[in-house]
Amino acid sequence: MQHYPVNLVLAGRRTVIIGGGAVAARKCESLLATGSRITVVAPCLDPALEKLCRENRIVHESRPYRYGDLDGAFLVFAATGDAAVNRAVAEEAAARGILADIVDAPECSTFVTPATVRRGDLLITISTGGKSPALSARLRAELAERYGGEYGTALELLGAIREKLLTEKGNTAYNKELFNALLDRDLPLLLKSWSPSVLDHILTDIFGPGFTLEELGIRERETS
Ligand SMILES: C[C@@]1(CC(=O)O)c2cc3[nH]c(cc4nc(cc5[nH]c(cc(n2)[C@H]1CCC(=O)O)[C@@](C)(CC(=O)O)[C@@H]5CCC(=O)O)C(CC(=O)O)=C4CCC(=O)O)c(CCC(=O)O)c3CC(=O)O
Ligand SMILES: NC(=O)C1=CN([C@@H]2O[C@H](COP(=O)(O)OP(=O)(O)OC[C@H]3O[C@@H](n4cnc5c(N)ncnc54)[C@H](O)[C@@H]3O)[C@@H](O)[C@H]2O)C=CC1
Repeated sequence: MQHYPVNLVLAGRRTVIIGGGAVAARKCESLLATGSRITVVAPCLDPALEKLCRENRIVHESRPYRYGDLDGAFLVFAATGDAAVNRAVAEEAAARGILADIVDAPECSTFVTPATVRRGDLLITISTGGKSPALSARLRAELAERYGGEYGTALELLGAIREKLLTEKGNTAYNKELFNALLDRDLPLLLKSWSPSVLDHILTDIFGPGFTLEELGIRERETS
């Protein structure tokens, strides 16, 4: 069975994680950046989740799961070590029409979590259709080596140029040629070596005056 990839907008929406072990902690870590309101229901918490709880970044219900815990949830993870509890969570999620990742039972899930590499707003995801999470993790490590922080800066820069062009000119067919001209110069590599005068020369050459790094609000710290 093939999965359909989507990128969910979770800001302000409620995610409920049933279970508070190492797997729950891993899911929680990548959820935090989305601005989702996270509740963890578990009698016991992994140290990483304890810390998040102390920092008030997640809400913890310190007890076993009970029917009704998914009330108001947009997304659910069943991550206890108890298969029967995870199945019960799957049933409640199905009854309420909530997307659910049942971490020990992909066949009962309505989504699965990919491995991810994030560089600012750049998001690279890897999935194996549940066949081999170990392969997903391996590919994630390889891609993380290949695509460093300079890709996040490149995206910041491209986004800033695009916003300025669309606001000021609005001719998208022409813009495509300009963006490709910049990408042909290996923009991420140029940003990695960070020579503002070289970059400004290339940018103004392609896009005209008003497109220097400073005018676009791009600073070096974003490369790391
Ligand atoms: C279906 C899915 C559901 C879901 O969790 O969403 C699922 C299910 C299961 N995982 C199991 C085992 C492992 N999972 C990992 C690691 C990760 N698992 C992740 C996702 C997924 N795991 C979804 C499919 C993703 C895909 O399609 O590839 C990653 C990518 C993302 C994340 O979790 O954030 C994250 C890597 C993060 C990173 O490093 O980048 C490791 C490796 C490790 O721990 O180092 C192992 C041991 C090695 C192995 O088994 O491969 C087991 C057996 C449990 C048991 O034996 O008891 C099940 C249950 C089953 O398969 O039935
Ligand atoms: N999808 C994935 O990526 C992976 C999935 N797994 C599976 O995930 C499950 C959890 O793994 P770990 O986090 O390592 O386990 P763990 O044993 O570290 O944590 C289990 C957590 O569930 C809580 N819990 C137990 N009964 C509960 C209940 N009735 N209600 C609420 N919480 C309850 C415990 O307090 C604990 O916090 C296992 O079933 C394992 O087979 C394991 C590795 C990877």
